[in-house]
Amino acid sequence: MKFASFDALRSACQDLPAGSPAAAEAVARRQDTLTKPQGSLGRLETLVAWLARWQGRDTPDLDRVKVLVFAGSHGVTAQGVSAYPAEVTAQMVANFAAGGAAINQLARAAGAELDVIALDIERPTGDFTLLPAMSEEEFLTAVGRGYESVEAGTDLVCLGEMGIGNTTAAAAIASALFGGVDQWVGRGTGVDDAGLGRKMAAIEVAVKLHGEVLHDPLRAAAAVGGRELAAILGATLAARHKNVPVLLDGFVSTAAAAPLMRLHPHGLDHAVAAHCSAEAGHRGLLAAMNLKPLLDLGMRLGEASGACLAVNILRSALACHTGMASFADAGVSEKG
Ligand SMILES: Cc1cc2ncn([C@H]3O[C@H](COP(=O)(O)O)[C@@H](O)[C@H]3O)c2cc1C
Ligand SMILES: O=C(O)c1cccnc1
Repeated sequence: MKFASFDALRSACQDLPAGSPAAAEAVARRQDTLTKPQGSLGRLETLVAWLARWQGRDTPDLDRVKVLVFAGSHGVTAQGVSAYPAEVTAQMVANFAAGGAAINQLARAAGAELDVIALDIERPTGDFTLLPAMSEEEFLTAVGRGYESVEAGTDLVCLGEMGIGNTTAAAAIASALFGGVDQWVGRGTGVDDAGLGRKMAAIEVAVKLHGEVLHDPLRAAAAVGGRELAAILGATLAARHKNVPVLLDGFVSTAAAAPLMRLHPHGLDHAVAAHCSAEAGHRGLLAAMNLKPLLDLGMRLGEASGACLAVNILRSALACHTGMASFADAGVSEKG
């Protein structure tokens, strides 16, 4: 899959199916017949209706859950914006393959299959304090890789990333799409105050340098984003086109998917924010995007870790929906 131009990708982002509201209604109707006070399972009830809507069927399931972790390398690491060296990206990709990372354990615990997609990691993006991170061509290639990583027939996809320096890229995208600088900048892997200052300075320079394109969400994502963020955008778009609901992970994944919401007011209706990361900008970004996170556990890892944890909540919600008896079947008296 390859989009021919920014314009072709923009058209695809603005031409989005609406899922099946009828399937969501069928789920809501069944919820009201089950042996519990109406609405008492709170968001578990609306989550099952959400799954039904975006899977496009009255009886959603979670037999095929995929975790996609996209990896990319960032030229902006030259500005001293991460607490860890850039080579950790490739080392962690090897660790994912060997089964030694947090996401390997969390995916197994969630009954999900993990795919790691490394995007040209031996070739960092441009340092966006000096030049665009990616050309149109490079950006569209990464978006396309993300798009083709989502298979139709998947019941749910968790999207995450690995890329030293990418909290700076994510903050730069948030700045381009929502304005401001400082409120998007956090400590990422644990930079000290001087590192935090370098991150802010890098974004201020980038916002000036690329100012002319930042009004366009896609050009902004190419100029100051990263390949793994572009792939998350492509995967989020593909999921919408292929009837696959999405769990977004932390600050980086949320910023990566944000252009889709900027291009279509309902662009992320098929996505749920799995958690609120401890990365400083995430709470504000979720609020700006009107997303309500499921979990808030002080996690700040990335890798789809928060998204993967939330799969277990969805499984529990679905188990109640499919397994519970109705008032009529169980002989339980209804509300008087
Ligand atoms: C060992 C290790 C494993 C990770 N797994 C995810 N990240 C996370 O940290 C990075 C972003 O933070 P920053 O912008 O400060 O570099 C990304 O790679 C992200 O996925 C990791 C970071 C490290 C060091
Ligand atoms: O919330 C995130 O996505 C995040 C936070 C810290 C480091 N890497 C990713």
